[in-house]
Amino acid sequence: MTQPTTSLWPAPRATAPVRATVTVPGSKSLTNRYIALAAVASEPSTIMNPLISRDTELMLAAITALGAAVDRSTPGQVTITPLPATASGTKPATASGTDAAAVDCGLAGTVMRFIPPLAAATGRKVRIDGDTQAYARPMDTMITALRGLGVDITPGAASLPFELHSPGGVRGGRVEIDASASSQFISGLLLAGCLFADGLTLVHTGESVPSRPHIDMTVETMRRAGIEVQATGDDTWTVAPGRPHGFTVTVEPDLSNAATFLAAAIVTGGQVCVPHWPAQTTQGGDAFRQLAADFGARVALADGTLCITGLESVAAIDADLSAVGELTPVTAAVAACAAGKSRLHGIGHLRGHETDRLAALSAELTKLGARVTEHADALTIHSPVTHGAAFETYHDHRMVMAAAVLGLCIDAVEVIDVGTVAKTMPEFTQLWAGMLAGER
Ligand SMILES: O=C(O)C1=C[C@@H](OP(=O)(O)O)[C@@H](O)[C@H](O)C1
Ligand SMILES: C=C(OP(=O)(O)O)C(=O)O
Repeated sequence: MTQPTTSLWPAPRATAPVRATVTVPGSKSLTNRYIALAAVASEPSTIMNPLISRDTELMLAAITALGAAVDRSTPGQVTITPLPATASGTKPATASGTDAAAVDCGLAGTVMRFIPPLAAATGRKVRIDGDTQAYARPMDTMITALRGLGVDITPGAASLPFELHSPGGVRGGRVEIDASASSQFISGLLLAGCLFADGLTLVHTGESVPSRPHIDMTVETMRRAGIEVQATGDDTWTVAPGRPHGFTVTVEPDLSNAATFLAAAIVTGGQVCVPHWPAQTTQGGDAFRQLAADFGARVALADGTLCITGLESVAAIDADLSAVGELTPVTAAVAACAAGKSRLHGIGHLRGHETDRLAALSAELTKLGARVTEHADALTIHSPVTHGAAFETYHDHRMVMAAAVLGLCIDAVEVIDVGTVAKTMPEFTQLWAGMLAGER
């Protein structure tokens, strides 16, 4: 499978406090949920301000392979004609339904966890593949759940790639899973649940689930689309069968990606503002406001614009990031620009993200002169980075973003494979340059 292009990027050093306003593109998590929901709807839907990036392109291609149609003729929006309907869900997109459709998940967790249950519901034979690095991401929970729902999955795999087939769709009913490795197992099954003939009752039986806000996001977007979904306690969800109406929705800015730019204000003692910050949101990235305050920055949200103002020094922090693991690389980068000892914990599940992020951060921060201890589910950053080096990014967009923040604090950070940032932000280096040029 194709990987992003290799390239080397000298991360710019801040010569003065950064002062800028940055308009951040749409949220990956919301865009890919809306695409999945548009595919299961009974009528066309329009998504305004969608994120256009590798992960969302892969999601659009995936639903197209399953029989939906995507119209991108109007800039800044996509209109999706859903999967074809049958009484019990969807029908095969080909007349015979015998040819396998092909889905490429790339390295996108949302595609690899949201598409398989949806694909099973179409009744088609579907081959699900991805980047070689995606083969290491946890999939066993989803594969076991689908097998329990009667879906045939070959070979006897516990990870990508595999082929699935459930002629006649999926009956549904009660499923028990252990989603402690990723909230996306819950989100993926819930999003497809309305296509199952009997709907779905999903019970999480394992330890705590990471990234809770992403489950809230799934439930809220489903309800807004008109799907009946009930949450009972912390671990049980019920989805009623039946396809929702079409919808029109505008995607919020990606707050986790916004955190990278806000971090620039913290580490340079400048000010960065992000407009269109939602007053209420299920995006975990909203938690960066609190993290910024913990780092000692001033935080002001007024008239829908969030401004972070960094002060002279950056405070060390102790933060539980279990709910917002995707903020870890950038938070670690800010912490590694601070003088004191920081501890980031509750992040063991990040070993199953794009790369083992604990190992990756530990290795690269150490390379830049920081003293770091890697624990099973935590990182302790004892002392800050001191010098630049070639920074490996491991096909992880957020390692590129972390490197960019570090590059502001120390000379000569050179980012290997900067193009990998296109997973969620193809325009990252341009936006970064614009921010450093003080664009407002
Ligand atoms: O559902 C989603 O959109 C996501 C859920 C989270 O995954 P995990 O629960 O695997 O951490 C998050 O880290 C990821 O970036 C996006
Ligand atoms: C974990 C992440 O992505 P994915 O959706 O691929 O899991 C992330 O973006 O930080």
